[in-house]
Amino acid sequence: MTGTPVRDDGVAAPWGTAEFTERLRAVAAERYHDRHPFNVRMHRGELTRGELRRWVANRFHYQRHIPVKDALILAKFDDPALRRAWLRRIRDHDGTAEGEGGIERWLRLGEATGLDRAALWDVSRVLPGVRFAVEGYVTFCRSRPALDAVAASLTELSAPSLMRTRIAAFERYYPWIEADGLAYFRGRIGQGGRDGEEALALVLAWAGTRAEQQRALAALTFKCEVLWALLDAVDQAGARTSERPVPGPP
Ligand SMILES: O=C(O)c1cc(C(=O)O)c2c(n1)C(=O)C(=O)c1cc(C(=O)O)[nH]c1-2
Repeated sequence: MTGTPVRDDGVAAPWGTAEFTERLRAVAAERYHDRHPFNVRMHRGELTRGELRRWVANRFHYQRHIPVKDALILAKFDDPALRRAWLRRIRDHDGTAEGEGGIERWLRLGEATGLDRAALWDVSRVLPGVRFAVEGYVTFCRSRPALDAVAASLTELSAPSLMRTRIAAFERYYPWIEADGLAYFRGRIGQGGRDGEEALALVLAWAGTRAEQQRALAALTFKCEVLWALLDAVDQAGARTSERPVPGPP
């Protein structure tokens, strides 16, 4: 990457598109939660059934809030074409009818691990650290300008590769989870890749100054921290004696 050219007025000039893209992709790759110890253990086949169930149950809290934060982002857009495009994300999660969509598929994943739907919808079972992380993300998207909120979604640039690793790990190490339960992850390979590239094009178009580019990088860093903090909470819950176990068969 090149140095920092400074204009006559002392303000740093914006990075060119290639360099800014490279910086965004570097944050999305280097700070992504695929490197979190809990994910590393998941991918090595080292999680117990109880740990996997805990992850599925707590991650549902994130899943159910994704369309909420996307609705908050959509409300910032002036342009009908942009709203139409973003609306697709909400449909991906909520479906267009009962029994469809990503949330439904995650509930089926829960069932495949032995968790019933009522347990997943019960917020009182969600770990406090997970609630704080998810609330942090939703509040960020509600209160920040569209550029920041869309930039925060750029973690999805790294999601398809993680989905492939996860599917392979589940098939190999956790065969007690029915293959149908993995439908959510299979669907996200295409959706995540498309959403990530779409968001990247918007961020590149909107971040016209160095300060805006830096805000986008900070938003993406924040989102990586949200995902990391969520997994910290899930990972450390097992070490706490006060943990309420996620109910389900042994
Ligand atoms: O399982 C994962 O590791 C993972 C990560 C991410 C992500 O990178 O933010 C998302 C998802 N899954 C996901 O399923 C999803 O729908 C999603 C939406 C968003 C977003 O910020 O708009 N990220 C993610």
